[in-house]
Amino acid sequence: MSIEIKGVNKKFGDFVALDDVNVSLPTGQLTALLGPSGGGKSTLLRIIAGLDSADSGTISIEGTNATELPPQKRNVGFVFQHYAVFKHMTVAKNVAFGLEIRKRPKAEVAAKVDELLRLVHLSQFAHRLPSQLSGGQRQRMALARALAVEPTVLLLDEPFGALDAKVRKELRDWLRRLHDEVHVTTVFVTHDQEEAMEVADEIVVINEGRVEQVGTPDQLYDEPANDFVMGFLGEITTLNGVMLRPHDVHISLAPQLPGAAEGTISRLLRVGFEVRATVLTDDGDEVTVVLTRTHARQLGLDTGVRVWVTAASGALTMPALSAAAG
Ligand SMILES: Nc1ncnc2c1ncn2[C@@H]1O[C@H](COP(=O)(O)OP(=O)(O)OP(=O)(O)O)[C@@H](O)[C@H]1O
Repeated sequence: MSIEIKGVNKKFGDFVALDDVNVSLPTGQLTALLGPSGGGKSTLLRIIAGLDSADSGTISIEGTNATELPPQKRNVGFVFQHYAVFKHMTVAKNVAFGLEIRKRPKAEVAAKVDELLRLVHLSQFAHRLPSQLSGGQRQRMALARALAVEPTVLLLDEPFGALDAKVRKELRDWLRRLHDEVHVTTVFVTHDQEEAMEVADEIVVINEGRVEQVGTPDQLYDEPANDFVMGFLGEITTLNGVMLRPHDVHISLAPQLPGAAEGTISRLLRVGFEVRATVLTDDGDEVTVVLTRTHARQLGLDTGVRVWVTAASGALTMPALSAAAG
């Protein structure tokens, strides 16, 4: 295991930011810390980095107990949302910085900087200043700079958070490819479930200072440990006292399946190849149903049409005990 987090607790005054966190992250893996704002993700990342200390518990990195080590002795690289760059230095100089303060030979530094700039697709911008780069290019420079010193662990706190949706998506694909090339153990914080699902090998879901579940994107989506995870990792709707995913609702024009609830379509929305129908059942449930356009057309769905809805066979369901999150 590359990073072992054992029994970590952290309070700010009376406020419990982390509550007995235990997680093991394998070497070479890309892990997302995912959860709602204020859940404790950044606090955990800062504790792994050594920028903050836990009240109790231990952190070990590649078998070394790092709990008491200062950040510079942990061999971790960081990138934050608003990355501090040296504004007066070129892109190449920014990337070289960590190597130069370690007094590596000039030729070695030059070769390493070339290699890294190629990796992050910034070779042609080597001699520009950071202010002459786009936001996405600056974050790629930040990653190159963090990778320069060959960290054991790379820690990214919402690295693409400040960028617009399109650039975010490009960088996300790019981060995945970069990781497939360099395989450095990487932990990144995000509150965006789609980002975590697309990029991460494994996701740690953190809410109110606690780890709710650890698993691959598929495991979390298909076998959520509880209603919080189910609601946070995908859309849910409630029908006959159970939570389920809108694409798992079976809809028909006659009572085909036992226990189906009768209702009326109150709204129909076409989004690309999907149709989203809102069904108001006679019992007063408002149920969201997602189906393909073709299927909706075959059934002749429209507002005002009477329908029967129930969980499709094989649907993932969970008792709707508490208010759903997400
Ligand atoms: N230095 C601090 N002093 C007091 N409270 C803090 C401090 N740092 C964090 N907190 C509180 O701890 C909780 C967890 O914060 P943290 O930044 O870890 O959450 P997060 O999951 O990363 O959320 P976000 O996505 O909004 O950054 C928050 O309620 C925050 O207000």
